[in-house]
Amino acid sequence: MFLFSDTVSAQQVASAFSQISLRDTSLSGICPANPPCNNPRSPFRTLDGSCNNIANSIWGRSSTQYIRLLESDYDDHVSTPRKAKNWRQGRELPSPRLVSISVVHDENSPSDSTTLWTMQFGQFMDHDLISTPATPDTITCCTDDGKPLTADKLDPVKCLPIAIPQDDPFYSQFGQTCMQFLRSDGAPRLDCRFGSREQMNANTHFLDLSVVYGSDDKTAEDLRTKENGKLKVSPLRNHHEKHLLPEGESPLGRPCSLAREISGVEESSEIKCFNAGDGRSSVTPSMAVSQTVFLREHNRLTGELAKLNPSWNDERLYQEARRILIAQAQHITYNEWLPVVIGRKKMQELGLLPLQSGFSQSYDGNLNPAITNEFVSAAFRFGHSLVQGRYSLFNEQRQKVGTEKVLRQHFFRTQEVYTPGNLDKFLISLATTPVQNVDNGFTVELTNHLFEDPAQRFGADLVALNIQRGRDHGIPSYNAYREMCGLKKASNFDDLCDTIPSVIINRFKMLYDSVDDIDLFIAGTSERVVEGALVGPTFQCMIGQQFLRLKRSDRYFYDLSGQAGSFTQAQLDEIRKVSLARLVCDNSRVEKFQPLIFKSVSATNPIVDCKSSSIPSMSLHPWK
Ligand code: HEM
Ligand SMILES: [Ca+2]
Repeated sequence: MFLFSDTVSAQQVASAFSQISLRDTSLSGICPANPPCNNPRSPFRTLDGSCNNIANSIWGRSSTQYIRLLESDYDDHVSTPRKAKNWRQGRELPSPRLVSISVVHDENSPSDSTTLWTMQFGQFMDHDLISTPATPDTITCCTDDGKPLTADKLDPVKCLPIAIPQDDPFYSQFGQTCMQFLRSDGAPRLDCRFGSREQMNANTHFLDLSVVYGSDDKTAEDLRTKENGKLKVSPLRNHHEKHLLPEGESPLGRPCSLAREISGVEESSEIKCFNAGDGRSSVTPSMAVSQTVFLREHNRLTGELAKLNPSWNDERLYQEARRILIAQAQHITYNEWLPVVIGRKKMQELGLLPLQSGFSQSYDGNLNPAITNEFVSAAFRFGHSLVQGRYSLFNEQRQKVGTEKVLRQHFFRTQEVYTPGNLDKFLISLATTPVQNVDNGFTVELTNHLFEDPAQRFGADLVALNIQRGRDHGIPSYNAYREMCGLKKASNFDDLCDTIPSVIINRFKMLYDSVDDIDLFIAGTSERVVEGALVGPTFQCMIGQQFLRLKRSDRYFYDLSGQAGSFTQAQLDEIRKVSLARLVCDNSRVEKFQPLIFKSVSATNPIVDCKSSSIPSMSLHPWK
């Protein structure tokens, strides 16, 4: 028994409770347990990620908790969001919306070297690695007209609404002073002890294309035709077209066709949202487009494999194509994409650049493959800064076609992908349009119009959501991570000048009471970027660490030798030829691309014919 008195702090109580394991109690049934592994030497991954680590078969499985780089920071050491360090004496933490309008701006700052494919592939990776469940949207945390709910109506367990300042430069015209925010669901702790609130991943923690195949057996099953190893596709509407993703339910109950005033055509019930391994495939047309490339590649691989191995049945064709496609995605990520994001130098430092030949031996069975909460809640959201608010479609001559669109008209509106020829034009657009630089600029399409309902003229603010999500998840402040990443811990605001421009430091001084209060997301995206990378030193460190973990803790990582899922030397040599440009060439009707598709066209990266050896193809003969 505990005696609660003034001399016992919340921290002491929390610490005492954390010693108690539920495994020894009648509640042990709710403890997450290691599932039995029927076939630990299978060359194929399970769909839910279990049994990748044989000794800890639950590690990395879908619907398990994120791990943390640093201990959580909750005000009550259990679950309530942190407060300002000196809140009794000084100011409370600023509203995330106030931080957003004070610090970020929407300024067109296109990169001169990096294409929008870098953003799009990043979001695709995000949807492979991460999906944090929250209570369904039916709960409202503000009144219908955007005002705070009275205390008796607010559900404090599920809601953490964001206060919008009365004089907000945008929302005030709509009378909005409250932004909807649902807390992420709490997760059962893997250690099955009492303790502070953790969050969980609905997806498999591995880079295993759960975004294509699903993160559990049932989802995976529903996506298969059960014939010749193929995944389901939409019925063809036009014989000139290649296949599209299968039709799915609409997310957030929104139709996937454009409103008449935007598209000029009647909203049509024939236009369906798409279905894929992750539920967010219809969030924008270009997300759906990138999913489609991988879907088509799976089906292309099954066709080729069936020709080489006429005796293989549906299951064998599905699993072999899946194994190859995952290897391709891992190779593209580590060989092409990650070097653009964290820079080649960091890749070298961490030993993350793929080998040119031979096998790697870097598997570490003691390393927990889980995604870290800091990566989820802050670091990997750097990608929001890359997003273009306006986009155009491009033809093969790299000329703009049609009118420029703004993103707000296109959240969940995938109709455009159905128009014959458009998917190809999106693919060219992603290879032509530059990303926005990560310089604490965010498009208003995300900061004022996120998921805007066309009936209203405002949406949510993704920067504010990201900051609030960090507090919801108990993420400590930026200063704690500086130290973890080898920077000097700041003792005052001016100490931040080694990483953050002084104009932003001055804004932080106006918003926050102490240098220990600054939220990780906003400081991370305010850092000056490291030369040769897209992010500053703190996010570079955190993203690098996560991808190191993803590589070393995955028993099925594509270039390992001596594991159940290892390829032969000849097979691995073929996989190493693959690039995103090759996948896009093979799975569209576009005839030419630049070989390095994450990089802008230049004298050293010119547009070449898809048949050119500058975009090497892999042969499937070693699979015969
Ligand atoms: C048009 C592009 C994008 C849109 C509209 C978008 C939108 C969103 C939204 C609404 C959330 C949930 C925010 C919250 O309530 O916490 C989110 C989360 C997230 N986003 Fe994005 N995003 C985009 C692109 C990207 C990119 C390019 C990346 C990375 C390179 C990225 C990484 C993440 C991550 C890691 C999360 C956390 C996911 C989770 O916890 O389930 N996003 N995004
Ligand atoms: Ca995954």
